[in-house]
Amino acid sequence: MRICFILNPTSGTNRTQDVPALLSRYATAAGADFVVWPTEYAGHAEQLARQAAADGFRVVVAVGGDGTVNEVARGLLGTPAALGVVPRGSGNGLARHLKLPLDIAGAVRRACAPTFQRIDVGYLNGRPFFCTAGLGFDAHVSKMFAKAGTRGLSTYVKVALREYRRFRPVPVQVTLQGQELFDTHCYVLAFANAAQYGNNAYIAPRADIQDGLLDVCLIDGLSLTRAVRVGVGLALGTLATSGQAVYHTSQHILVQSAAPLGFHIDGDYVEDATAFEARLEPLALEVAV
Ligand SMILES: Nc1ncnc2c1ncn2[C@@H]1O[C@H](COP(=O)(O)OP(=O)(O)OP(=O)(O)O)[C@@H](O)[C@H]1O
Repeated sequence: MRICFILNPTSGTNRTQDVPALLSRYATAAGADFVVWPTEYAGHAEQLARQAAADGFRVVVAVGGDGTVNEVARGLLGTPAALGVVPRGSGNGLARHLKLPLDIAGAVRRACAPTFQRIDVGYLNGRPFFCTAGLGFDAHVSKMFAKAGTRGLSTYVKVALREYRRFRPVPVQVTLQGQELFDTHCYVLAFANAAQYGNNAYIAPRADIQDGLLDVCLIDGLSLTRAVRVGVGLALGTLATSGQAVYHTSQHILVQSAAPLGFHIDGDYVEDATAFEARLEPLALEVAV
């Protein structure tokens, strides 16, 4: 079995590690037939992944955070190669959901001797996501986080607290499965394929990545008390039973908003829009876990 590691050299906070050397050491020890391809620019991982699949690599491993995982997975859609993950980001939502080892040695060993499964793939406004996507405050924070200059959890928390004082909910009309229509306000509207954003922040604790459905989580406003309760719910995995968020499951969701709202794909801000379509393709990606 041939394995291609696609490495984002800019991901992760530990810059002192020689990641290519570590990948080589652990993959050689596991007896793997492998190559390591570093990315040269944002978006490159998708191209490299497609190339690797065309070259016949059975497993193509994203070495990076959820942004790199999204790019590699996107490149593998419709190919016979399976996605592996060596998590190097700060959130690592998909790796955590799939219960992959979070350390390089363990993750490389797993990638070299995996079992294979298929997972669902979500799309928001035509863009594939594997973990979560959404509109509102979380997307707005991703946008501001990208501009922050530094990364990591502490910057994220700082940005989220600052933007909490500024962000206001927007009126939206939501249609589920072409029929159930309701008017509400969007503070956060999350579409969850996996249960968490990353960092064990469980936005949709009951989400099943193989059930053919997106879990839709709606938070229509966020007073200070409610923000604290939502924060606790995210951390403890109890948001779904806390009464602070409303949940639905659906394969197809349309949203019309009264004003432009930002949306994110796997934690990366994309753009603002007023019309949204979220849908799910069941079991559209093979993963090596
Ligand atoms: N060689 C490169 N140079 C610059 N940017 C890159 C390169 N390779 C990939 N990228 C971009 O870096 C972005 C961030 O990568 P990724 O999410 O993997 O790491 P991270 O930001 O450290 O992780 P996390 O999002 O979990 O904090 C990706 O969206 C990707 O497009």
